[in-house]
Amino acid sequence: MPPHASPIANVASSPYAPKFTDSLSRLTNWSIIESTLREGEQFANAFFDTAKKIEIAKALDDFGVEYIELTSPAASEQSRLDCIAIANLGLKAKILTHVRCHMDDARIACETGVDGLDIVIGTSSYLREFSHGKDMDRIIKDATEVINYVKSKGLEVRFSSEDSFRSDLVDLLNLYKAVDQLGVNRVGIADTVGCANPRQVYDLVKTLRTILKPTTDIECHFHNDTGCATANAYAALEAGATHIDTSVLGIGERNGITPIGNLIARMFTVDPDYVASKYKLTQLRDLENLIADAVEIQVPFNNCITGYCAFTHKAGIHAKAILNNPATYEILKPEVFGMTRYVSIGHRLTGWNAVKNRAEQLGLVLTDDELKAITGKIKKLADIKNQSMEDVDGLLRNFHAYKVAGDHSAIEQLLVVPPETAVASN
Ligand SMILES: CC(=O)SCCNC(=O)CCNC(=O)[C@H](O)C(C)(C)COP(=O)(O)OP(=O)(O)OC[C@H]1O[C@@H](n2cnc3c(N)ncnc32)[C@H](O)[C@@H]1OP(=O)(O)O
Ligand SMILES: O=C(O)CCC(=O)C(=O)O
Ligand SMILES: [Mg+2]
Repeated sequence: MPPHASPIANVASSPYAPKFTDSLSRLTNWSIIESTLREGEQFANAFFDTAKKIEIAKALDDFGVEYIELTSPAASEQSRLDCIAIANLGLKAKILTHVRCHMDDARIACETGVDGLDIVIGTSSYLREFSHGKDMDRIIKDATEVINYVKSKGLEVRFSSEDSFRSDLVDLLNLYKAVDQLGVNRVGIADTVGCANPRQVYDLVKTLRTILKPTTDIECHFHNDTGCATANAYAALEAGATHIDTSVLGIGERNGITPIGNLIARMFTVDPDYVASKYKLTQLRDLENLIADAVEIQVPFNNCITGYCAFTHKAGIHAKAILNNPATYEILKPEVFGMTRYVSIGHRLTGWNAVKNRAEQLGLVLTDDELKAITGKIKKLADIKNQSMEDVDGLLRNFHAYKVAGDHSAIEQLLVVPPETAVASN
């Protein structure tokens, strides 16, 4: 529980957030490609042994993700064996592995038992010049060979351009048209360096949608270098994308990609029933803790949904309204995610309504004027330092006891601010 915070009992249950507009109803046809075991393995701290990978894969599957993407089996012998092990777990989620657009990698990957391959190659001039050195004609030639091979093995195939947002649009569209003709299941666009903004994402996905067969899905992968990974995922879905790459807590290369929890939070506001029907939302916190422990990081204090303060309310104006109806200052319902709401009271931004609620929780009958006087005392004390809930409770209990005893001078004393406090607050 956050310090200076207390659970609120008996707060009226808030309704789900409303669907904002019917025009967004198309946002109920999307899937997660969960890449903690691929992109996430590229996070600086990550090392997952086989047992941990299996534990993570099972947890993701149980949570309900539609796809689990694994590191290329070409990366190392153990990566290959792990791919085979996870592909053979019999999970509900489809298992994919992520490989270069290269026949050597495709051959190894097709023998692992995965359901499909995510093939990628860089298309920006940066990557064409400084990474693989291939021009667009050569990329199309290699892509054709690899895609045909994977399809001949009866596997699902996705083809993606790395660094799509710094690639030439005409080049990109030619490439996507070519791979679409080959019958890929999905094409992918990737904001590999996190440079894209939501409007650019919307425009590119919309454009792509016009040149692809209606049956070809669009997957998107967004890095978070400039803080847009979740907003970009949302814009992509609005524009007609069907699959979003995520990782738990967003772990990945540099500062990572769209966190699964952020995507869930964002999409829950659009259609809570749809999101709740797909994913076991109360397991999100355990999933994040599993990954945080595995890579030795903390869940960020301001994480969507599970952050330390995600459902803590502090300012008096907020506290009063929250007590009347949590929907006033909450777009997400904590209980849906197995989380708890808190109202923080012992600080100088507090208000008498919050104090009154705390007194009621403690079963103390006090008049409004009495509660306002106690609130004044809390504020004076909290001008020096925040008060713990025990401090607040002590004040309320003592006041109440003196009142019951009819000891008015003790009440007066109680409300007096000690001289050293008064001096210090000047
Ligand atoms: C943006 C992304 O996150 S993409 C996914 C990144 N994932 C990975 O890199 C998986 C882990 N990688 C690895 O284990 C290794 O890099 C391997 C096994 C893939 C390749 O290792 P190496 O053969 O030692 O090559 P190295 O890593 O030094 O360089 C990459 C090679 O792939 C080539 N290459 C890079 N991207 C691609 C691509 N998308 N398709 C085909 N070839 C590519 C490069 O030209 C270079 O080839 P070279 O050996 O002729 O120089
Ligand atoms: O395969 C993809 O679409 C994305 C690859 C990747 O991790 C990236 O470009 O950042
Ligand atoms: Mg990436």
